[in-house]
Amino acid sequence: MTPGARAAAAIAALDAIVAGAPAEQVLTRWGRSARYAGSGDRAAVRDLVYDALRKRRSAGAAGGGSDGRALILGLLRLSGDSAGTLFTGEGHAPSPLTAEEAGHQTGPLTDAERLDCPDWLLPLVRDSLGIAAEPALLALRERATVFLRARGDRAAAAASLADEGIATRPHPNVSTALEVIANARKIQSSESYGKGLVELQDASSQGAILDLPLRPGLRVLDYCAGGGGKALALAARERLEIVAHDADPRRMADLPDRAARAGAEIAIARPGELSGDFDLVVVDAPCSGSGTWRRTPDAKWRLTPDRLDDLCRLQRRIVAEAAARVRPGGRLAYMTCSLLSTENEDIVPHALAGPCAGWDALPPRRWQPDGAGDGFFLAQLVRPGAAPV
Ligand SMILES: C[S@@+](CC[C@H](N)C(=O)[O-])C[C@H]1O[C@@H](n2cnc3c(N)ncnc32)[C@H](O)[C@@H]1O
Repeated sequence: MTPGARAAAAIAALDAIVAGAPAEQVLTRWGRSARYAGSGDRAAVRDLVYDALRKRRSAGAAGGGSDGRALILGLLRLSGDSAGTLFTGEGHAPSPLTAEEAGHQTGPLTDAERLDCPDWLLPLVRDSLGIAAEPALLALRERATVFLRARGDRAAAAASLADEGIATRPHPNVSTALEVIANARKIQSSESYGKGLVELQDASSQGAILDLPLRPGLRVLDYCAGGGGKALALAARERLEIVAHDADPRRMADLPDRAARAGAEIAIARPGELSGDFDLVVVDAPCSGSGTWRRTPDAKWRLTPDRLDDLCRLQRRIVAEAAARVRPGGRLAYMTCSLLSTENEDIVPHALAGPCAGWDALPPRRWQPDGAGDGFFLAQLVRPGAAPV
């Protein structure tokens, strides 16, 4: 595909996404129908679509509209590229710019436009992060770094990846993490990945798991296990008795295969199948995902105040359910990939006033979205009792 044809494909995809279709679904459907597109074309179209979604407001302002064409035009202008070379109308390229498009001048932007944030959300991000709000929102406008979690010897995993042409460097603060600096797209088909030497996992999530107090033999419940990212990271750290649970068991469908690849033993408990109590209960709660919006930028525009309220209610309910599974002396680790206090710090006093009355709260930890990883949050609540974890 020519660069112009790639831009036209991105415009069509963005039109469908702006009309309400999920980005992944649109791109998958396009990929299936565009048999002429090679892997480089698919990657280029995906990058254009995701770049435009991350900067949907500022690109729209620069392009003079909100449809796919305006977004791609605005994106080119934001990156200082000339639209004339792509909007040629030749072959499958988008039609040449109209006089109105060519003459469009971007007016002054509001803060929310400049930071590519929905208007209603900006005050919440500011209240949550203070002076760190603006750098966080600016970071969410850019592509995310790819991180791997090395199982076992990180240097050996890096050497094995390097043999396959995948260049990495060690994360400076997270001892298990490798930052991928070249050929990230080859990871999932690599032998190193197939053999379970590495897993795709953001560095901040890895950092949160490293913060947990683990020792051999602890009984650990991953209450919101989903695909099992946290359960697998726990298993890689220590010999534990791990039970993975999720309200939607279909989400755990890949976990047995992933565990086998990692040589980990993880028991699966479907809803209603949990029994006994646990030394450590991990709640990786369903959340806005606002700390990871670089990877799922359409989610930023889909979140609504009502949806956020629903999530906060669900988080509080899950904390109550999970707290009931913590043994005396045990610990509840509540985590989200959200930036918002309503989903993070505010959950703690609510828990202490209800299901975790009399428990101790450790100082919570926050990870900002930046070059070192996604936005993440961890709070730990310790239940009084003998033999603390
Ligand atoms: C953030 S995702 C978990 C991601 C996963 N821990 C990982 O690292 O790959 C949140 C999960 O919570 C699950 N969930 C939602 N409501 C729940 C509930 N009431 N009880 C347990 N799990 C729930 C969702 O199905 C979803 O898989």
